[in-house]
Amino acid sequence: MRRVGYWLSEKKKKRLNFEDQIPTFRDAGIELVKLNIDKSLELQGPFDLILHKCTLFMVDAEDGDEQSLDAINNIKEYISSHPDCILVDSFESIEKLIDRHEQYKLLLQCNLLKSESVVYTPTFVELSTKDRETNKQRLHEAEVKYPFVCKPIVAHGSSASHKMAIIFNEQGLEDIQPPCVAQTFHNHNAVLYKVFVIGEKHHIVERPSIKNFAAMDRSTIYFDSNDVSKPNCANFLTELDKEDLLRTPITPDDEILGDLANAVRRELKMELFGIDVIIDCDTKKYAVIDINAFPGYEGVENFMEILCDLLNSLMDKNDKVKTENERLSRKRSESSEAGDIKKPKLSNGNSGLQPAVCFERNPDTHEGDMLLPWKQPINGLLEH
Ligand SMILES: Nc1ncnc2c1ncn2[C@@H]1O[C@H](COP(=O)(O)OP(=O)(O)OP(=O)(O)O)[C@@H](O)[C@H]1O
Ligand SMILES: O=P(O)(O)O[C@H]1[C@H](O)[C@@H](O)[C@H](OP(=O)(O)O)[C@@H](OP(=O)(O)O)[C@H]1O
Ligand SMILES: [Mg+2]
Repeated sequence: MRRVGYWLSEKKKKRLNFEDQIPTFRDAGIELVKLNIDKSLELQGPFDLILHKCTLFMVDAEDGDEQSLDAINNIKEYISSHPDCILVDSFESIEKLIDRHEQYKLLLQCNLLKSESVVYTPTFVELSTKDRETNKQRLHEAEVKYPFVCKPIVAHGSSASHKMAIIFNEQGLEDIQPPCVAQTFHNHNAVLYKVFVIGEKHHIVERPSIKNFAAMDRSTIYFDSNDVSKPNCANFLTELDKEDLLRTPITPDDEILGDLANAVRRELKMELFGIDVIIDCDTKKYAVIDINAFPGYEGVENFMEILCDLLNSLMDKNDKVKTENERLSRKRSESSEAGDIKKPKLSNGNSGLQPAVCFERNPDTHEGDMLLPWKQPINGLLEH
């Protein structure tokens, strides 16, 4: 039996019905161990893998809360003293998603979004002041157009992360609540696609979304994202105006969304995340508007079985790397006198790459070819 330590909030466990899944994990050869992250994990281990969603602690730790900081450090310390233990997902990657501005910048780094593809992220800018003229200038420079959505900079953790505003004109600039990200609003006929990623697999779920708007003389609309894009949301913001009902619905292309999932996964070095995509009514292009760490996976059939498969495949690959390392290390000590293999460098789970030994290449012997850094898999998985 493999031992997987987990930490999820009470809300998350309830939503996923996580603790009732212990038999599913057991059938997959995994013993689930609930972590007490208020204490050192040393005596609770050993663990082959740690699965977590600690976004609230991460946000509070960033704000200086000692208890949250200690909890996060307990996980980090275990990972750094047990580099063979896999962390799903790394704090480094999740941090990038917690900050919406970092998140959108990261999207611009993805090859797929950089290229002339049908996938893009709407223009955006970080706003850190209420000063009208400064904001006007920054919006102009970043080519953010009216209407735009103002989103709190912190994307996860508390209910405040989901309180947003649609600003329609210069008068609305008064309503900006810094620190936030302003992102150009794109009409998409009130349909959102959630691309739920589980390692190499992805699953697409359709959700309600905000209706079409134009830049106009109207006052700011405040909303909570939980009221617009959860299953069965229906209200004045999600109900299309009469004229928009006539537009032909667009079916998303699974290949495009699959390529997007792969591209974001490569860039983020994460296994469990969700990408929210809307399709612009006019251009028919795919706009990525949000990425969520370890989302709800609502609507994904057999999510727990797929999750078990992912965790097992990560641990299988890790085992293979460990065996190969041991073989190379034996070989190295046998031939240490010859000096033809250089010292291995060990990386741990917090680097984004899962534990793996990276050997520098010896051009004469070709020893270590299998583990050359530029052939390293993402979190133990090779590129698609
Ligand atoms: N650029 C945009 N253009 C059009 N609509 C948008 C845009 N950005 C956000 N929306 C609408 O606002 C909703 C909430 O936005 P967003 O996904 O960024 O918030 P969130 O709080 O991160 O949501 P989630 O609960 O999915 O994490 C979206 O589901 C969509 O309906
Ligand atoms: O599965 P979808 O519909 O995408 O919804 C997710 C949201 O997108 C996330 O923002 C939620 O995370 P936070 O509660 O940490 O903000 C996340 O909360 P959860 O961790 O409690 O599941 C989900 O509500
Ligand atoms: Mg989100």
